[in-house]
Amino acid sequence: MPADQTVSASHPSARRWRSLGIWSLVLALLIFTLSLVAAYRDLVRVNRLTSLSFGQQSYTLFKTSEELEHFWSSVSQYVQPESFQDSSRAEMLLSFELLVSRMALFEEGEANRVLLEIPAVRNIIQGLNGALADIEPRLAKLRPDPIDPNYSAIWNILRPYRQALFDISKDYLLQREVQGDRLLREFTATSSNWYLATPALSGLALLLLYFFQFRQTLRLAAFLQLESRQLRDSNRQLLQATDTLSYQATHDALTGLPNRLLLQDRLAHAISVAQRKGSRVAVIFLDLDRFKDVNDSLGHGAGDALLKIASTRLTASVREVDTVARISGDEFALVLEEIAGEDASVMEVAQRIATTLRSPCTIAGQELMITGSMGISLYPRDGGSVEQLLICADMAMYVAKDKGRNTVQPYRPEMNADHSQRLKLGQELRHALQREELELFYQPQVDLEQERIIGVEALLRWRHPQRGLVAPGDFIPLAEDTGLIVPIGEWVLTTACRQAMIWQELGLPPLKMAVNLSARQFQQPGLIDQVAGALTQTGLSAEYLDLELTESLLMRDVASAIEAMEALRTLGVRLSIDDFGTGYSSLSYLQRFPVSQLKIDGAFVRNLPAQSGAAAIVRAIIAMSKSLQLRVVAEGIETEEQLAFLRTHQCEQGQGYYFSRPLPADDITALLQRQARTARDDAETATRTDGIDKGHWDMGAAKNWSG
Ligand SMILES: Nc1nc2c(ncn2[C@@H]2O[C@H](COP(=O)(O)O[C@H]3[C@@H](O)[C@H](n4cnc5c(=O)[nH]c(N)nc54)O[C@@H]3COP(=O)(O)O)[C@@H](O)[C@H]2O)c(=O)[nH]1
Repeated sequence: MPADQTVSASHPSARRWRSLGIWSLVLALLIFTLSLVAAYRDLVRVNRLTSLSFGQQSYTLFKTSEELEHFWSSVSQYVQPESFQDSSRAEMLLSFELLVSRMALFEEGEANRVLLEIPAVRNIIQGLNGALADIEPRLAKLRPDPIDPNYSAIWNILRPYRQALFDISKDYLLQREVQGDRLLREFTATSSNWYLATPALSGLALLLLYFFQFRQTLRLAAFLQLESRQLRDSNRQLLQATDTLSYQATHDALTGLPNRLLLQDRLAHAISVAQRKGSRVAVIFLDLDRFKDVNDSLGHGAGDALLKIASTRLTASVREVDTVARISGDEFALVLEEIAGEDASVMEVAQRIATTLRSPCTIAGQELMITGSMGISLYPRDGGSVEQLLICADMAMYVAKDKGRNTVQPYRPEMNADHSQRLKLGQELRHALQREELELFYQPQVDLEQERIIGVEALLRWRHPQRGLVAPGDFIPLAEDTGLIVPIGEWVLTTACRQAMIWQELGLPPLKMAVNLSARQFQQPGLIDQVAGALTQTGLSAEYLDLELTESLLMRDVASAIEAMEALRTLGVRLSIDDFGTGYSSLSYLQRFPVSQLKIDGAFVRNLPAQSGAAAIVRAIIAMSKSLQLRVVAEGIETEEQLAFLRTHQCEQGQGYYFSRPLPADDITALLQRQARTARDDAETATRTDGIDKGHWDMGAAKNWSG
């Protein structure tokens, strides 16, 4: 039955059937009541018939009339001298007594009381009673003599009653017979109909009632069946919804892998099995290398595709019993059960994972290589609980990330100390600014052709009261994570600009001041105001400020990066792409970035000139810069050979330990003053000799100075 036909109390057809049922019940009750009334009426009539059929009243009347006659005949006999005997008087008196007794029966007998309800009978009986009372004294005095006046008196008293009693008993009998016949006829005529009609009608009404009831029961059964089917359906849907919800609550929507919740559950189970069997469980935390760069440069669709490929490859690298879960953006965790040995066997799995991940894949038209940093913890060696094992694997993964890409790092107990040290360092860094523990070092940037310092790069140091000089690599990531990089970056900007002004005020030739901007700094909304504020506050002209942005930072969100760079350019500052060659930027991106300088990553320079790959990349970057009319700076120059290679290929500027390590401001002041002096001396010598200005700067002095 379709849902819209379901029987409900308010449904019109249900109401119709219910009212029919009620009416048939009312009809049945009516018939029953009528039957009762008819039965009662018949009972009364049967009673009356019975009373008639017994004929007791007729008998009484006849008997009274007979006894009256008998009394009169005994009186007549008594007064006849020829028939007189002694017994005649006694018989007369006895018949009188019998008559009196009979009369008393009218008053006492239940059945005869009906007779007294007939007025004619009542008059005769009452009259006869009075007559008998009159007769009694005369009877006592009556002599056996026909002329005795008592005899005639008795005769006169009795005479009217004798005839009347006889007549009325005859009439009564007759009347009773007629009435009895009539009643009997009526009774047989009507009662037979009623007795037939009553059960027939009641039966019909009951049949109707039963029919309505049966129909209603059928409909109710159908309704209940439908309801139960709907209930079963709802139940099934509810179960499905519960399953879906519990699946969603325990799985990652993108990859379909278990999420952190399910991972914890599986790990808890694996630990309890390992506890029983005395086996080992390994947890591997894996963070995809440079996932954010892919996501930002190729779009979120590409990022999602990469995550899906990574999850498929991870699942393929382990056994069915093992668990691969995605626990956050680009972080995966694996639970490997029943590990045979310790580190070696897990490392084997980790290497297999790394190899499987590494095979190239094409996403958004780009060939990419997926790598990850892995941290490993082992049950029971590194911890006995889910939380402990996850924390240990996480810590180890961070160490792996710090070591560089595509590395595997098993957990070591010392990492705990490193972790708490990191926490402590974070707290101390909060106070470093107020306590003036931060300091800027400056590394010269040299014009390779003229061998002159034309600029410096400001490099941050933390003069820690206990640890001594802390390198930025040890606290900048922490400052990034905690957000402290924003106030620190602001301080760096202002301090660097002020220092540049100090050197100008000392009469030194104006220098280009390069300041590094981290990702978080670059993305903060107040950056333009911050830079403008630093320039205004220190009075440095914007043309001397060079902001260095890493290639990977720019590639995260190209459109927003271009927008922010355009805004910075309106201030008049210059922009450089730092660590160039390590990111994914293509020529088309480069053309769109409003930069004036590329800095070749030190990793390529380090391998010059021996490594042909590095040499080719450096040559290509220099050529590309020239064609895009960008200045090119080589970082990390440490040797004469590297310098020679770069000069040969017309790299304009360089920076590195070969020239000078990063130095405190005062040391740079001395260096700059020496350079200025040398320049002056050279100029004077040139004027004195043939007037040629070689513009030479004594690099050897600088190298010696910086040690
Ligand atoms: N957001 C900010 N980042 C900053 C700031 N100050 C520094 N940094 C970044 O920290 C990273 C490490 O810096 P540092 O330890 O100072 O290392 C710099 C140089 O000392 C080093 N370098 C220079 N020449 C050589 C060399 O010949 N060999 C060699 N092995 N290392 C050398 O390179 C670092 C400078 O690199 P780069 O910035 O790419 O020019 C570093 O990434 C800094 O950017 C800051 O204030 N804010």
